[in-house]
Amino acid sequence: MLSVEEARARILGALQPVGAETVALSEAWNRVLAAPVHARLTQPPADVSAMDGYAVRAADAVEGAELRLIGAAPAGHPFAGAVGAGEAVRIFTGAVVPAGADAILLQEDARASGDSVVVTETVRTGRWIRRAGLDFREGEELLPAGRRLTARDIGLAAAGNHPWLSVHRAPRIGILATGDEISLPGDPVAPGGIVSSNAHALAALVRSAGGVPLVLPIARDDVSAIAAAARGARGCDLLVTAGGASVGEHDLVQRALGPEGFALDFWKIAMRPGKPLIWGRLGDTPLLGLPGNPVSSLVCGIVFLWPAIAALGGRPDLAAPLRRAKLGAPLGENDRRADYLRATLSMDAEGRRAVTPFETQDSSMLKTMARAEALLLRAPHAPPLEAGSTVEIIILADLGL
Ligand SMILES: Nc1nc2c(c(=O)[nH]1)N[C@H]1C(S)=C(S)[C@@H](COP(=O)(O)OP(=O)(O)OC[C@H]3O[C@@H](n4cnc5c(N)ncnc54)[C@H](O)[C@@H]3O)O[C@H]1N2
Ligand code: MOO
Repeated sequence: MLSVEEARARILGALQPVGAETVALSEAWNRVLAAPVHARLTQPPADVSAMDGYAVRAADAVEGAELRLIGAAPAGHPFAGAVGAGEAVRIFTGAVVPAGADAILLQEDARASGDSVVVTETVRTGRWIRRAGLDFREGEELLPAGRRLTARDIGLAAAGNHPWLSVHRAPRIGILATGDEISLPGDPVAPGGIVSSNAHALAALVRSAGGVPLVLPIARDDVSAIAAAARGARGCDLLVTAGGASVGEHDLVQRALGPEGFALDFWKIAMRPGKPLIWGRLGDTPLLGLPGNPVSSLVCGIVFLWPAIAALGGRPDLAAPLRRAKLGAPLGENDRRADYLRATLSMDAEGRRAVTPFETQDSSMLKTMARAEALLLRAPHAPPLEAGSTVEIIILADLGL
């Protein structure tokens, strides 16, 4: 059985980012930049005032001095002349500082009447002037390729004079649930049947990773039904199957897809939940076969599918960040499979993050998955741990899950 790390490296190593498309700024939020964004202008383009007041020569603007008002410079309407000795120009926030001026006298620090401005507070050279290029300069890289665009980034790209951005197309992820026993939520449930939760949960996970889920109709436990469904999904950037991954004679994914040209890379990893994970290629389409147990499919979704979608979407090397927490309850020795335990988070008496696993970790139990705030990671053969030990966790909210 492969280790989690090796399995993830093999998956990510086989994926190339999807192509780019150009979108308007209004459509760019949360998309991933396919090319860096460079400033198309210098911001501010010239020295500008940071306040409403008077553009002056600091040497003249000492307390008690009277200056002569020679004009005005509202934002967007630069003053054409220059400020000479003993002169002032009315100026507003964002307006270009006129030639000759080297400071702004705040209007609260002046008494104005007609064309006379009396200084009531001495001004320092350079005061309240934003220098040209204070924010950025033309040609400077504002945002790197591979960045998922935040609201702040979109503001910066707009300020850099970009109406359009080149972003990666959202990866299309086909999701194929298999099984005779599963029915869609709301449909009648056959005796011994179970409602399909995997495809729905995985579709939401795909969205949280920036992909577009294409949920295929449920395929019966029948070689030709699975093969037909998979054929229909070849246009996807990645096909995910859920169920039919294990060793039972009804676990048909590999058997159904072999004749369709499926080339297996690996099957089975040293992980709990999620041992019977399948990875390979169906023609040109990478295929990730997740186990059918609902928690197994979601945990493998978090550990493998999430970073795979990120990589397809132009963000390689983006697995869930590992964080640390104090163990809220003792743990026994682990066996040879890496364990991902559903757990809750709290603060201990010293204000440190504490993590406590649920007592029962059966991989069919979705309620504990929904209530979990973290996955507690245990390496293969990890020794027993006392409460209070430091452990590594994945915080599910970090992934928007
Ligand atoms: N003899 C062995 N049996 C099993 C092994 C093994 O190594 N030897 N592995 C176990 C492990 S671990 C897992 S995980 C499961 C995975 O099996 P499959 O991927 O083949 O999944 P199924 O058998 O199709 O289903 C398992 C379970 O999950 C339910 N299921 C399936 N699809 C859905 C769905 N879309 N929504 C909700 N629930 C679903 C299904 O009804 C089963 O209860 O195999 C173990 N067995
Ligand atoms: O890996 Mo299975 O996921 O232990 O239930």
